[in-house]
Amino acid sequence: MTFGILAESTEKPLPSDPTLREDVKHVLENGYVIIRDCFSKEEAAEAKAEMDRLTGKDPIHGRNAFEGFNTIRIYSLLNKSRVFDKFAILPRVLALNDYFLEPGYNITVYQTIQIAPGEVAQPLHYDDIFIRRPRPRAPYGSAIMLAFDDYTEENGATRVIPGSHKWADRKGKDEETIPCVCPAGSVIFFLSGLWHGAGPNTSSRPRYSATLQFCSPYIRPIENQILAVDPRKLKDIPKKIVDMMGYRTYRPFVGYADGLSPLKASERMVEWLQRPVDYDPPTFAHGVDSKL
Ligand SMILES: O=C(O)CCC(=O)C(=O)O
Ligand SMILES: [Fe+2]
Repeated sequence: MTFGILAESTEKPLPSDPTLREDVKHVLENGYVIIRDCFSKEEAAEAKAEMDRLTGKDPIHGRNAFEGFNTIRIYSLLNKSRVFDKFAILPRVLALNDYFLEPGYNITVYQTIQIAPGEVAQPLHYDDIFIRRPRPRAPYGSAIMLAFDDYTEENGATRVIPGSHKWADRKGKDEETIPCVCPAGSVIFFLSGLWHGAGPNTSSRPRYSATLQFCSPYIRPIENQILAVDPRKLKDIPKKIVDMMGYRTYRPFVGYADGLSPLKASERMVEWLQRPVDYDPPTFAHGVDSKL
């Protein structure tokens, strides 16, 4: 293989599982892969109904071209509903992450995206554009788009520029994109260096979807999941997701707080907030035999 850009992955042999192997090969070559039948039509319908419930009667639309003036985004999804948990631990997606990302990767964004008829194309971008390191480079993250509706060219299916994850400084142009047309229940997986954007919605119905993005464990997440989600809800969230919210340390000890694991520190924070401020806290919160 000759994808020097994936410095960490190039040395890796292709996975032996035939399905994963094909997914990986497609991503290495194109920067993305469309995976059909990741979840059922019933689960997609349930997600749409939950989006409607959360949106309510007075939705707030995007504030800029990136968010989309005709688009409704529900941020901090993990704090607002348990319906979307199942989409955060899809085995084929996690298998791709395990191949492409550093072990201990975290969730950096999880939000729904509902694009209304009349919305224009989102400005093209790549998701780790804020990392000012030369391209091409190993991916600092990955993203999935969850198609809760059939994705069509007319309703604003996510558009990608195949192979653009290998580019250096070139900027993606709209005419270079192709739409990721796929049925509801599909996932589009792509590397954080791939040029992409939501398409314009020229249809008469909204496009229901969500995006879930992951980042290497040493990157500051775009949405701070630890502040975004009420820590008293952690017991209701699958452990794998809690871990990916940043509640475990990255080897050897990145992310600790006062010598405590982030999870222990968050339990302490909940207790703190129920008591008067302690201006003389214990010097050694972690004690002698605690582990990180
Ligand atoms: O909605 C889409 O199809 C793409 C959204 C996206 O790329 C983003 O918000 O970063
Ligand atoms: Fe994006």
